[in-house]
Amino acid sequence: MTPVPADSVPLPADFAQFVTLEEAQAAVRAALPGPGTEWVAPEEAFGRRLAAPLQAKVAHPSATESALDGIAARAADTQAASAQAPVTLRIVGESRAGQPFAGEVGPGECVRIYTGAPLPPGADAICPVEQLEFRGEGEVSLLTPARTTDVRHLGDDFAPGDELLAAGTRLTPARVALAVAGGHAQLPVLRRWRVALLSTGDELKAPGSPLAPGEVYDSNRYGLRGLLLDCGAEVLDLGRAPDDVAELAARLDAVGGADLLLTSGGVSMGRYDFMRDLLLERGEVTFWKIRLRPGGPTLLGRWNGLSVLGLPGNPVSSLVVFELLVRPALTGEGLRTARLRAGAPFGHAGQKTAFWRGELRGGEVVPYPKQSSGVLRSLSDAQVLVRVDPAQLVAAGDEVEVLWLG
Ligand SMILES: Nc1nc2c(c(=O)[nH]1)N[C@H]1C(S)=C(S)[C@@H](COP(=O)(O)OP(=O)(O)OC[C@H]3O[C@@H](n4cnc5c(N)ncnc54)[C@H](O)[C@@H]3O)O[C@H]1N2
Ligand code: MOO
Repeated sequence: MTPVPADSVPLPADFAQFVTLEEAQAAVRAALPGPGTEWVAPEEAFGRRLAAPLQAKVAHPSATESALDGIAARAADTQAASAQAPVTLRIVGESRAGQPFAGEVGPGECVRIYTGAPLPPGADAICPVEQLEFRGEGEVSLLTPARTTDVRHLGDDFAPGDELLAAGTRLTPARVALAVAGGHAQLPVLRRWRVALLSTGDELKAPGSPLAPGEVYDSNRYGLRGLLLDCGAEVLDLGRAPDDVAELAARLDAVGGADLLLTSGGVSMGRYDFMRDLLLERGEVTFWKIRLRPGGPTLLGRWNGLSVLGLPGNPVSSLVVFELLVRPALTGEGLRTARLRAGAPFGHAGQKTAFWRGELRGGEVVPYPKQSSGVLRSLSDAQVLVRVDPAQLVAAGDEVEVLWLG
């Protein structure tokens, strides 16, 4: 039988307590190993981060071409064209995307042309088909002048050697398309982080199973899993562990090949907060407790060389701490913040930096009515977290910094 531990554990001397949010962010970033590079095909690249800058290998467009379906002509020939006095040109050929016109466009001449087709030598302007009247074989009347602005020039978008994307850029769909347009068939991306996930607590139950009073569904693991996937990480799901020191130690021992272990629960001040005990007594602790609300009891440490971030069990706390510490470390990006006007006062949390759940009302942000860390609906309903620093006073009408929730 596991002995019941004392309420307070003896604290080793060499770790930080009550660190600031910024210190905690830096420590979590430092707890990850160096990133590695791998090459992926464009179809595998969505959501990944570039490991190196990407230069264009080709020009886009690859030729000077038409932006419209119509005719290509010499602008000077068509200046006088109008609906009342159309200008008639002789059609000497056709230019299609992939099948350019071989000859040259002379005075009084034009070629039929389609969007993306190369502009033939001699021509410098386009008149769209809506402004044309075809006169039997070989002749066309223009109801407006042909425009040079409907020509897309060689390399307008980018030229060979231009930097298209910086190292570290997250590959959105538009950026994957840009990389392909720039001539890349393989992209250097950062290796995916492999993050293990473990929920702790005797009271945790699988989704949908019968629930006795005091029991709770293991919702944190599903929220955290989604956040990890959203950050492009690979999830090693370790399920649930009971409140039992020996069992917990065995589960930690068995984690293989992860860059980071995220746990939820068991890090606060209770007798059965065994994640805290294990790391304090038998592992290493970098910090325990952040001057932060929610998420104060968060613990960062190591277990046999494995970095472990112990998130608090309270449902809001675990997900908020992820947003503040884990997302920036995994993505290498700063917090997604903005400034908004407060539509009502926000309190501070003493010496702690508070992140209150906020709802948008007519362009202003107001506090969600229930701010307890157990009210998971606050996080689901809110659009932003409102940062209030220690002793900061926020009155209605003041600007506040907010963090967008995904
Ligand atoms: N005397 C003190 N008590 C507490 C303090 C404190 O400073 N002094 N800090 C409070 C704060 S703040 C938080 S946050 C919690 C964190 O506690 P633990 O990390 O030890 O979490 P548990 O006690 O295991 O659980 C707390 C709460 O969350 C529920 N829970 C746990 N895991 C899950 C899960 N996977 N899915 C859904 N819900 C979960 C659990 O049932 C509890 O209700 O400590 C305060 N106490
Ligand atoms: O920090 Mo606890 O996370 O406030 O409930």
